[in-house]
Amino acid sequence: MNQALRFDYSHACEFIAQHDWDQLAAEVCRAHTQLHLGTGPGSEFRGWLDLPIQLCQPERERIRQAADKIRADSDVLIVIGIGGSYLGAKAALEMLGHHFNNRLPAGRRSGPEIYFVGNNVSSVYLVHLLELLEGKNVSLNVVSKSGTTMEPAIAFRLFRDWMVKKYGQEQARTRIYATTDRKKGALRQLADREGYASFVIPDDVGGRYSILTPVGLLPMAAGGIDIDELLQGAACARERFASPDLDQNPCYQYAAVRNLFYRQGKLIEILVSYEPRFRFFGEWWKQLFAESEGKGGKGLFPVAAEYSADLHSIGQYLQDGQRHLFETVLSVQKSEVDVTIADDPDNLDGLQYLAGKGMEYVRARVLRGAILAHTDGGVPNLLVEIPRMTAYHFGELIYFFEKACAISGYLLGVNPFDQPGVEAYKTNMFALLGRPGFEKRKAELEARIDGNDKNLSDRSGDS
Ligand SMILES: O=P(O)(O)OC[C@H]1O[C@](O)(CO)[C@@H](O)[C@@H]1O
Repeated sequence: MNQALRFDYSHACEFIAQHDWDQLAAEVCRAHTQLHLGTGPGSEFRGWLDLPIQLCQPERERIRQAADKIRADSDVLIVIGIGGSYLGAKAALEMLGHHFNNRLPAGRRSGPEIYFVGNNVSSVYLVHLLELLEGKNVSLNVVSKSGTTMEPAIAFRLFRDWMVKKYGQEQARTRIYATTDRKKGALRQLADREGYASFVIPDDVGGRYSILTPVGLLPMAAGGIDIDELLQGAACARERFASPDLDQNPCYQYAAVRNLFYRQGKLIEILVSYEPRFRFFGEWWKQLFAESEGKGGKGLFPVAAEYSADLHSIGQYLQDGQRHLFETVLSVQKSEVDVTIADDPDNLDGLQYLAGKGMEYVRARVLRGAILAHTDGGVPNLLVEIPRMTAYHFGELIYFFEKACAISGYLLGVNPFDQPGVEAYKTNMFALLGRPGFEKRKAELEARIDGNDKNLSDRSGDS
């Protein structure tokens, strides 16, 4: 029997009045109904709710077979995608992998090196990756639900070309895997035309909720992660977090408490962890909450921090700066290894009192010390703890945050499944890049840019 994820808001109780909690319990119940009966906004994108139990055996088998082929014939897997089309897989591979090589911990199978591309607009990044591919066997997994997102599409042009030059048209096709919409979009068309092995992102699952589809599962399986175990963790979380009763449902408690803090004027949530392996989990979490809640002039601003490093940089502000934030600590109860602190009778650093103790002892004390100090400083602290860093608990975490995010969005009064704001910069970008059909917008923007340049030079007295 697996121990389970734990949500602890005991350090935040002093910030929570009973009548606010009671009111939230009723609101949570309504949000639960909206989500489960599909009466809330965005209801056509609730497919992620059942993903842990819906991925059928034949589809799992296809993913496993593709992953096995990649592992057998490739030194490198390149995953092309941006936002929800890469962050989940990257988070899993980092959290469950080794810091400094591509092996999974404790003697488990090694896999190909996995690199993510198409998530920035840097030439240097692309060139450095191409340099690294010299002499290596490569497979490509291109992931895009729309098939038209610019960054991954540009990267795919480049790497597809590279593959064809290296392997020839026919062989390259057998090394390219497309994960995209079932019917629509440029990538679906291309995959069908070229005969790439392809995987489907269901219509009712949006990008940031897609980690438990082939979007996340294929790269994870290629990296040697046990996707059955991961889905099992998510499936258990699905059952465990199904109750509409706030007092019975830790996932809803998290959603409720963060909304309560928001109503109290706490506008920033910082997800902190003491494990560098959580770094990309933080990135995944940021997208989930920012795209889901930041709209209509509302929403908590999600940021992620890595302790203890960040205690030595933003720690001062956290303790003593503007009181408009709270922390959610993401922790692992038991690390798979521990390091003993060395004995040094000279004791010049004054740390001899720690000699013989484990690094894990230090981590646990730093964590508790920071929670208490920040709480005393007026920054409420929440704790989300998993027993161990395993695929099972990764799956649990994913489901916990996804469901909390949906409920939280409904509590806030927004549609947690759209992202209209992301389109504004895209429109400008397409116009400035000269995309046909955007000529009028381009002229407007260029006039504004010229005007701004002129204002600046007038201010600085340039002639
Ligand atoms: O999978 P796609 O369609 O390329 O989209 C990638 C990402 O871009 C966004 O649409 C925002 O630009 C995200 O919501 C999404 O995760």
